[in-house]
Amino acid sequence: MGKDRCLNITTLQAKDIRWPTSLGAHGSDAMHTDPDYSCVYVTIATAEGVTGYGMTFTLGRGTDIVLLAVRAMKRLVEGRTTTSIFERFGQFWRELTSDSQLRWIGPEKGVTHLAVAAIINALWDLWGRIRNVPVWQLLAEMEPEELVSTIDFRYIEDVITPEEAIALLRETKPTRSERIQYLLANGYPAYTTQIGWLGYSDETIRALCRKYLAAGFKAFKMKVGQDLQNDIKRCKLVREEIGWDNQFMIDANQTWNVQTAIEWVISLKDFKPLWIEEPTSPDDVLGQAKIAAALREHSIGVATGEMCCNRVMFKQFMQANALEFCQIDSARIGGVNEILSVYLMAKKLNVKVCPHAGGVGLCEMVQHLQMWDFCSVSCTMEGRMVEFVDQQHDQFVFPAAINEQACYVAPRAPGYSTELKQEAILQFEYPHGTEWKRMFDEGIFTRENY
Ligand SMILES: C[C@H](O)[C@@H](O)[C@@H](O)[C@H](O)C(=O)O
Ligand SMILES: [Mg+2]
Repeated sequence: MGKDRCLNITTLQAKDIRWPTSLGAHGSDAMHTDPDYSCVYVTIATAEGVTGYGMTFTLGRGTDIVLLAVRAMKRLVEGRTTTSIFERFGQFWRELTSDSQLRWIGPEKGVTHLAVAAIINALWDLWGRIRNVPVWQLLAEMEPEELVSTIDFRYIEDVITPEEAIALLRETKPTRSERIQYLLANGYPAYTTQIGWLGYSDETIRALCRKYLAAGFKAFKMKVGQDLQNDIKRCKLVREEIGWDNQFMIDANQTWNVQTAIEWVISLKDFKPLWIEEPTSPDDVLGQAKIAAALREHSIGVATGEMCCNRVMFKQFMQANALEFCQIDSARIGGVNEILSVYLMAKKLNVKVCPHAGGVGLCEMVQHLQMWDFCSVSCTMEGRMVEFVDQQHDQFVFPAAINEQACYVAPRAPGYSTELKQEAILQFEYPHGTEWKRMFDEGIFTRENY
């Protein structure tokens, strides 16, 4: 490497930012019935004045706890130089996830791993800003050796070694610039979940289907899993609106037992869903393999990953044929570095990656990763798409953008698209932001009950 400026990291600041999305049932599903879309927002400042922004997605009260975890990790970042991190990024990632006292409450899962993701995402934003390129391009232009050096291969070398990863990236390199041009001209296909939150009325669902059809969307996802008769009614309604040429997916957010999942989804098979997402516990590899096997004859795939806790679990899901669609989430597992390893395993094991997005900043971040995948790893968009949800984009300085063909437009601004507008922080920082003060004063929320 050697070409980057070396900056001195002075402070890592973390904030709790929440939007009151539960008021409109936006984001609601079978398990998360009143989600307030929130994030822990991390700012990494340097003495030289360049700042990195990152986040992890949370829901309301959960944010308090992740915030504590981020603060417990500050000491591992403050006082470091950027060169000492980026030149051995895989090793730094291991240090961050291996703190010998903090790892006891993980390891590499749950709250501590969400905190790692927030910090790591801010570091990638900083790196992109130092090199003056968007993160997808930073990744796509890296030499294979440098990219692979950001990954901790512990626990996954039985599926892919660093040497294999380098070879794989070398193979795709000669044709990479053609794909970069294609991406810049066309963007990357998106699907929408905005039509189908569980708390939405039938009229709202119809109206939203029309809105997103008119916006060029060809794939639509709806929440299911609370009441079968209601699901049948809503699936019918969505198919009436979107027709049969467009794609339709359903998402149960972990609500069922294995056998119930099989029976319930078979009851919905005539609506021809492309996939059933999170039919059961996000940890149940063999249970999900059983569901996937039972649904294969109906051409319904199983999708999972938004709550998959680390690369080891992803490895097992893929090895066990327990998913057809791998849904990496940019604010979960340990941020970019670990997600890169999942993409490489998916390539090797021939699994399609269709990222989860939608929560605060998730669309902004994950577009970069999927674009890198197109340029450097799978090298195809075939059968792949990135989730898009129309929420909180206006809160970002460089929001994710969708073109007239319902494709994500490749970001041009340096960094990871993670910087929030100052105004957003002033309004929605919890509990002192101006909007929260207003909502408490008006009795819309009560502090005691939050
Ligand atoms: C609570 C959230 O909105 C989830 O329902 C959401 O992430 C969902 O699972 C999705 O796939 O978009
Ligand atoms: Mg989901």
